[in-house]
Amino acid sequence: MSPPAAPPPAPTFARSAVLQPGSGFAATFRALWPYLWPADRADLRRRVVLAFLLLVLGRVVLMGVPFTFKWATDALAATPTTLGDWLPWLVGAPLALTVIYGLARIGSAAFIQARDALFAPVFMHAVRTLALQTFGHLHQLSLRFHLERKTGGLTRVLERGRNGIEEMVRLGLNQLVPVTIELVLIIAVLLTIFNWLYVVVLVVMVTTYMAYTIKATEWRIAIRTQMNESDTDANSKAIDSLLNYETVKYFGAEARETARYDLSMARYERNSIKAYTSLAWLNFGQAAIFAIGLTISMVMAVQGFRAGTLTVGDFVLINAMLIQLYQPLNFMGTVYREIKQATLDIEQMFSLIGKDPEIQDKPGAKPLIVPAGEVTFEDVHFAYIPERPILKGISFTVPAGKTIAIVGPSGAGKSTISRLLFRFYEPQKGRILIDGQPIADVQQVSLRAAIGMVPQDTVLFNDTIEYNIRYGRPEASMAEVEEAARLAQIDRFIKSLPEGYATSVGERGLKLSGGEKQRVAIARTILKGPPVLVLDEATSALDSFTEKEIQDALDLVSRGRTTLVIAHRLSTVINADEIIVLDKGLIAERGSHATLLAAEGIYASLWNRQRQVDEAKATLQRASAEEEPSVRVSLAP
Ligand SMILES: Nc1ncnc2c1ncn2[C@@H]1O[C@H](COP(=O)(O)OP(=O)(O)OP(=O)(O)O)[C@@H](O)[C@H]1O
Repeated sequence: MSPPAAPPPAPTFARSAVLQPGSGFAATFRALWPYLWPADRADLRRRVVLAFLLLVLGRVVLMGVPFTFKWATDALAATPTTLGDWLPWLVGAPLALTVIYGLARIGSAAFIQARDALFAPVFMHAVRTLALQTFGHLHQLSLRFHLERKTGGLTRVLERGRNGIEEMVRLGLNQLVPVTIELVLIIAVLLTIFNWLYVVVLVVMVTTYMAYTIKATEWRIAIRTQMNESDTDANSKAIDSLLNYETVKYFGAEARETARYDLSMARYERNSIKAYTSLAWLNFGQAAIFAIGLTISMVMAVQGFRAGTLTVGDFVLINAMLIQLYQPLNFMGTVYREIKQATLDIEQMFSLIGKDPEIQDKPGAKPLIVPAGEVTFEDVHFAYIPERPILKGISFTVPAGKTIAIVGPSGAGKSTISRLLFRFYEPQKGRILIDGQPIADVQQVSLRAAIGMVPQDTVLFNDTIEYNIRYGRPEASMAEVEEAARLAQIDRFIKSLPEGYATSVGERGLKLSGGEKQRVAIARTILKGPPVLVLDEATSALDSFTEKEIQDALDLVSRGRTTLVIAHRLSTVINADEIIVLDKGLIAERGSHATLLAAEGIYASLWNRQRQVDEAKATLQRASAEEEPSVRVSLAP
């Protein structure tokens, strides 16, 4: 039997800076930067430069707006004295300047849109690369990690991280960088046309404005969190109450329910009022700080006009310039809050990427070579948590092509043996070998390519039956897929479906029965064709007819393969070459079915108990089969 080729290794990416939650905006942005400025994509880097140039140009053009306003005002203020001056005054400067004013607005809008369009491929590339890197890394992390984290939580980290990048880039590009450029330009204008005192006023105003905004926003974040919590609480109380509609009626508790809901609503009301009041304070404080700065600057401009150093237009210019700055400044509270959230979300994503996989290939690990398929456990000790040992020195060998069954009471560690063989966990002591090669020394992909698994609970991909069978060997032909289905005794069932192999199995395969799912799992393992096979309680929770069918399919697939059967139903292990009885972390008994029965130990008592259960079940089935016709007779007219 030729072992299947190992699938290509999962793509690996250069690990970015390890970022822990709480690293802050600057560290997060530094970690993100290589994705926005990718070393291997000159085209994207060119886009970054161009987008930045457009950003600056857009801001310079926008500066034309207050300037044309100033020039037009100056032109209008210079009242013509002679008749000859009237015509150019009317159609000339003010009119032309007003048109330029409009054009400057259009031009700046065009620059903004062109910049966004240019930059979209850059940040979407960053989003995709990071999402792919995180997703790929999630598959590298250990089973222990995945069992400890909820899958929903992980996909949320992925989704929020992706949105966080988009949000950070969008806010940076649309708000933070433009405001900074605008500030620099305004300072340059103030120094050229006005004087340094205006710069001092501006800097003090903006600094106070930002400090106030950050402080007030921090305060508001806490208030909003309380508001959202009380909103969720009120909602869940309402849902719970309506779901219990009948119970409420049984106990005449309508008034009590309303009072309970009102308690939550009162909290929501209090918190919402606080949220609105705090927003009013934020807006008022921002407006007041800005108005004070603006008024001081304009008073200074009036003084300048009186002193003859400034024109009426300059008075208009300073007002228009600052008002133009007010718009983006007004958003700073939201920008601060959202950038803070985006930073947290991106940090979470990076911290996932930064997690080291518990199980890693050793440097220079070679692929596993399986000429025969002998599996050996050598004094294996294992504990999921140190204080609770599960395996306390297990040794056995499954000779190539033979079948060994592992039985024992629930929780004895049977499934743990298969997880160790797959190297989902590392034993604390001892070794596991396949054809003499310690599995800890070989490449994980080659190890897993050599082992087939029919698990206890088969979960299928939400796709077609064909997709799920083909998962065993994606490049298999349709004829091979059908042959595997035939060997797994599921082909007749598939053909009876209106859509045949194209039938969708539903989420987790829920549209199929337990037995059908298990046979799909057998078919895909047959297609994979591994030299070593693990059947983990593959026949539990099935009726006896389905069990027989599946057992036949399993016998077929395990023929000639080294097989480890982890079973509860002892009837399925009678024919195993050796049966190992696990108890309290040790091998308590071993031998053939007949020897173990004769020994009258744990196996014999398990066997007798199972027989009693089976007999009781059979009696029940017989009884219900006999009762049925009499019921039908008595109901007949
Ligand atoms: N990820 C885990 N973390 C901590 N303990 C675990 C973990 N997985 C299993 N265990 C514990 O290890 C012991 C052995 O589990 P295992 O699944 O190997 O038992 P089993 O013999 O296959 O049982 P069953 O027949 O009921 O499936 C159990 O007590 C179980 O609670």
